[in-house]
Amino acid sequence: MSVMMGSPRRTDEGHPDPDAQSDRGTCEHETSSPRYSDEEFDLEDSYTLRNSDDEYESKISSPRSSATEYNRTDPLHGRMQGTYDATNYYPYDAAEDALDSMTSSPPDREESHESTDFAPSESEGTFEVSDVKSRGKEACPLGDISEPNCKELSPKSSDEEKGKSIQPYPRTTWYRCEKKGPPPLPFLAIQLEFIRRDGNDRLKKNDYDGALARYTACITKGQSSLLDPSTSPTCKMLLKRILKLAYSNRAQMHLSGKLWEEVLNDTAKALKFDRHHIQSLIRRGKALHSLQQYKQACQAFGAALDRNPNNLQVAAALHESMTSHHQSVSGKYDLSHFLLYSGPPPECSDYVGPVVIKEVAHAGRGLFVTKKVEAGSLLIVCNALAISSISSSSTNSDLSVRLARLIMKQLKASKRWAHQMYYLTSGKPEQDNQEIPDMKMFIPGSDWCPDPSKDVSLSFLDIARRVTLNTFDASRALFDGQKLESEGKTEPVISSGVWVLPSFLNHSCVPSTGIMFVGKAMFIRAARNLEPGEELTTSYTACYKPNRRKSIRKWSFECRCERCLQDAMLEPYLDELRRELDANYAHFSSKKSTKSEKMDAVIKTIDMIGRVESAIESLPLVLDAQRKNWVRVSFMAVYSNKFHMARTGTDLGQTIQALQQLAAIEQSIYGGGVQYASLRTSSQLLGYVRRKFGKNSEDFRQTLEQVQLEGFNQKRIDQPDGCGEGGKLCPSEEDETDVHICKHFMSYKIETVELEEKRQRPKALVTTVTSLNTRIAIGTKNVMKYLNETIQGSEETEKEIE
Ligand SMILES: C[S@@+](CC[C@H](N)C(=O)[O-])C[C@H]1O[C@@H](n2cnc3c(N)ncnc32)[C@H](O)[C@@H]1O
Repeated sequence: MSVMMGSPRRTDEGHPDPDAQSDRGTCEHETSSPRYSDEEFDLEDSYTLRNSDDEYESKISSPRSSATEYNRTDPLHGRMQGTYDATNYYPYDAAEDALDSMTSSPPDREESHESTDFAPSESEGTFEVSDVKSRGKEACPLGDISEPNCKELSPKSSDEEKGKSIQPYPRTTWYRCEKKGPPPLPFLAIQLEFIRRDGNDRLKKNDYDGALARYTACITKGQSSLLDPSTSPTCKMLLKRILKLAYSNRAQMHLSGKLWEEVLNDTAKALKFDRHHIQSLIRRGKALHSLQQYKQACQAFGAALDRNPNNLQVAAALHESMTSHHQSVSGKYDLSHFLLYSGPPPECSDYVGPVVIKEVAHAGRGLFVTKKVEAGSLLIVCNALAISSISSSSTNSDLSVRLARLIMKQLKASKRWAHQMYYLTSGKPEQDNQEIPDMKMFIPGSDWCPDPSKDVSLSFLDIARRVTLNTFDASRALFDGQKLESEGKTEPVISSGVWVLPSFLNHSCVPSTGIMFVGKAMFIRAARNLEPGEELTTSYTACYKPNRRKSIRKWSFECRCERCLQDAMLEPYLDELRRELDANYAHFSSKKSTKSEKMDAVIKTIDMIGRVESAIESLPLVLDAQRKNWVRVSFMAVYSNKFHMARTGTDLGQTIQALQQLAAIEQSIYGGGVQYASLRTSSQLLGYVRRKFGKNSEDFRQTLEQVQLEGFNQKRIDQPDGCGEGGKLCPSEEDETDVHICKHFMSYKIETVELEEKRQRPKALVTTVTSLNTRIAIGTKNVMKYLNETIQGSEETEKEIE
């Protein structure tokens, strides 16, 4: 068991480990990031001068398209004189196109002479800035556009004529043109457009601070000028367009920094100027998706898709948000590819089932079920707020600090996360308010609103304290490639993460929930049938450890679960055995490599199991089967050793027996939780037999029948009315995607049944698997559906498996 931090961290089954520390925070593996990279469908090349926003707009907006068309054929001048309203003394389309035609570096003189359409007319004032090139951009202090430094620049701009101070920027020869043409672009608009584009350039070079300063300068000046009655109508029109793009560009910048709420603020403003602005809609959709507001994300992507129905990436994003929305309301996840073929973990949205947070006597607050649930029912899916990995040679406090840092950053992105973190306990009762948080806060897309009167700001220390007490071991949440990816190292790592809602689970040595990970998403299921109002618990430490009660004390509480109470009574009778096992724990739990060590392990294992079994029989209390297994669980290491011995030996019967025994013991603790592992093993077995002997072989048919038969019998026992016709199971419609297999509980043992080793004996393996199935009380509900999917895998899938 890994010991990671100075304070408790949940280990193994995702339970808090008192030796270590758990964390759920922002991290190397940041959570809630969009499922698509910005590059994937960054339709607007924000960095090009004539960006696709503009191009797109010109395509979709018919009035504008026709106006542009018209401009080409009819001299702007004539149009102006003939048809334009006197108040709009400069044609908006033409002005916009003039802005579009700007380039970031000053065009050379000849080019500027070619811009006849937009040449300023003498009557409106020319724009002579021939000297600006020599001054260079750097000389211009951005953000200070009121600097009265422009006298040498363009004395004839209309704004300046009104006595306004104008920043000497841009320094270019844009509109130097002797030909007669339309009136000049308002100088202010040129300035701000230039600043905006400079922001884009900076963003392109990853100079975020510089980009932010430019966008903000552009927005601030633009907004104030919009309100200024002296700003001309043409200028206002142009400013609106510039502001739309500046807000949208700044949103893109915040998107890169994962500041989701900032993205929402900026896109909302951009959309006020143009509610169809496609890039703002997409950026908004991404942020909403990351904030798990899937329904609203669908609306944003849908609106973007309406504008550009051919954009497959937006269509994919919309589909993804729709899937997430469905997951978050139904709790149905299709994990088949991940579980069957060990593919990368799919993104899973949060889901909150029939669960509430309530006060618990002597334990602060805890989670409870609100209705009757069957073992295996999905109760919660929660994505990590943050996960961090660190080399195992580092200290636990290093990991804590890293997590706290990541969380600190994450909290800036969402008020919801900030509130969630606020409600976690810091382990300091005098500092904790122990309020019961509103469950809506954890439900994706709920109408939860932050309470403005509540100050939920947390200092770094506050966060670090919470991290210390509320982290889970995250090693199972990551797949290998992710480990230490930030550092490019492959050495052993320790990983911790913070999952907020699951942090309200209190400890029990006979937990009522089972946890599995699908990537960063933690799935919490009922480990047994639960009645309404029953508390949901998890085990903070590996509950197979002989010294688990000592471990729990590190969390500053005494566990009073039924198993602990039984152990306390049996202590005098089992104490010696337990101490012995405690001393030899490493010996029993590690695989011995040398022959003599192996032999030693065999002798000790056989001896120890004999003593445990006779102690159980001679106890002064009569224990039922489950309670006997609770005793055995404390000695799991020796039973597990027996299984490994049997497996390395040749007698398959022994292996099966040992495996069955393990399953039974473990089931006493985790109930229905083990079903998923057996299901996975069944699937693997069938896959193996299919590949080895062929889909139409007798071996495969028999294997399948045997597995099906066991599943069928089990179903009949559990749910007499649940069988389909003709002796086959018919999973109900709603179970269709409810295909879950635990990679967790039994998996680390059962999955060690290496199919390759048993190449010649698939039927014997079937016996192993089906025996397990019969011993596992519940959980065949989806087996047949799942196996059928496995069997009917396409040719491509089969190749993939090979
Ligand atoms: C991760 S928190 C669990 C949620 C916590 N009860 C709350 O109100 O936020 C862990 C803390 O809960 C309390 N706790 C958990 N399980 C307990 C148990 N079985 N008995 C007493 N206290 C428990 C301990 O104070 C422990 O430090």
